[in-house]
Amino acid sequence: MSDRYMWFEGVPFPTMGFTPELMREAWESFVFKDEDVLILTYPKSGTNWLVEIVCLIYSKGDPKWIQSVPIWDRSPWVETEYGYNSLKDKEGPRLISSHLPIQLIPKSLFNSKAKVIYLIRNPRDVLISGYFFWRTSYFVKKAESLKEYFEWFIKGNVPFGSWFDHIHGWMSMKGKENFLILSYEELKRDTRSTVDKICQFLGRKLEPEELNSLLKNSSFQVMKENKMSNLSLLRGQFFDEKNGILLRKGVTGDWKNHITVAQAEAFDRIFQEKMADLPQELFPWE
Ligand SMILES: Nc1ncnc2c1ncn2[C@@H]1O[C@H](COP(=O)(O)O)[C@@H](OP(=O)(O)O)[C@H]1O
Ligand SMILES: CCc1ccc(OS(=O)(=O)O)cc1
Repeated sequence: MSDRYMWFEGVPFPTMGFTPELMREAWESFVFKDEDVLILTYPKSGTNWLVEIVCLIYSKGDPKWIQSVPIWDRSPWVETEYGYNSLKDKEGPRLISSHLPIQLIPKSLFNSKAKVIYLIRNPRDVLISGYFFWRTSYFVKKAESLKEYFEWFIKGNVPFGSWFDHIHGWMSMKGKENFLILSYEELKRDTRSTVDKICQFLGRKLEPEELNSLLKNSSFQVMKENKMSNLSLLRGQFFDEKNGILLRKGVTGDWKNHITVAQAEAFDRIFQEKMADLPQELFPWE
């Protein structure tokens, strides 16, 4: 159980798996290669779903890889001690994950042609997903109530900092050839077309039966039962024995079941204020 964060450059991080020394080394020295693919998200935006999909694109829909190798080894987190060490000497094209805000991503990214997929999600759903997820972990400060977590989220006093700043930072990459922006909402609404879009971006082609297998094996229910993808292998070490739920509901709009009318109105006001300068079509939720 943790009652604090690990702060680095003014941003709060989990207390396990992250150290300032390692984060500084990754920031200064990690070398992105042109053939790398980076999956970037603010936490709880559907990261693991996207990783599963990209893995299945690389394996042409064959589930052997996703059923035999833990998700954090298939696409390691560059900012964690474990992920950085497994990535830095890895040969060939790499899948890499990160939740880092733009100002902390290894600087070499900006001199490489690595392909970046940035996945966004309705922050109200991100908030609810995070509230239920982090409270089962041993490495994040626990909120006593949703009301308290709501206040922390608005202020950016949650793992990886402010959602609003994360989006603003990364949106400065919008329009670059190697930067694809997707939303959890479009992935949910039309998974097949969104996977096609990802394939095109990555220059990969799937036969219809390979795509069908990808869709089946990355579905909520199949992922929930795949112990290589559902984080259940981390129970006891990083998460509560009984809980540790990554695949909780997997829907859009669950925030409506948890957030009060007053909180929703306050959130709308803050959203308008902070996000007014960005094109509203970036936010495909009601
Ligand atoms: N195959 C899938 N289909 C739909 N949603 C998925 C999914 N796999 C994970 N998710 C959802 O993505 C969220 C976790 O995001 P991340 O991987 O960034 O931590 C969870 O949201 P909920 O908590 O709203 O259910 C989880 O259920
Ligand atoms: C420190 C380990 C850890 C494991 C899983 C996490 O969640 S997520 O994959 O980013 O959603 C975060 C930290």
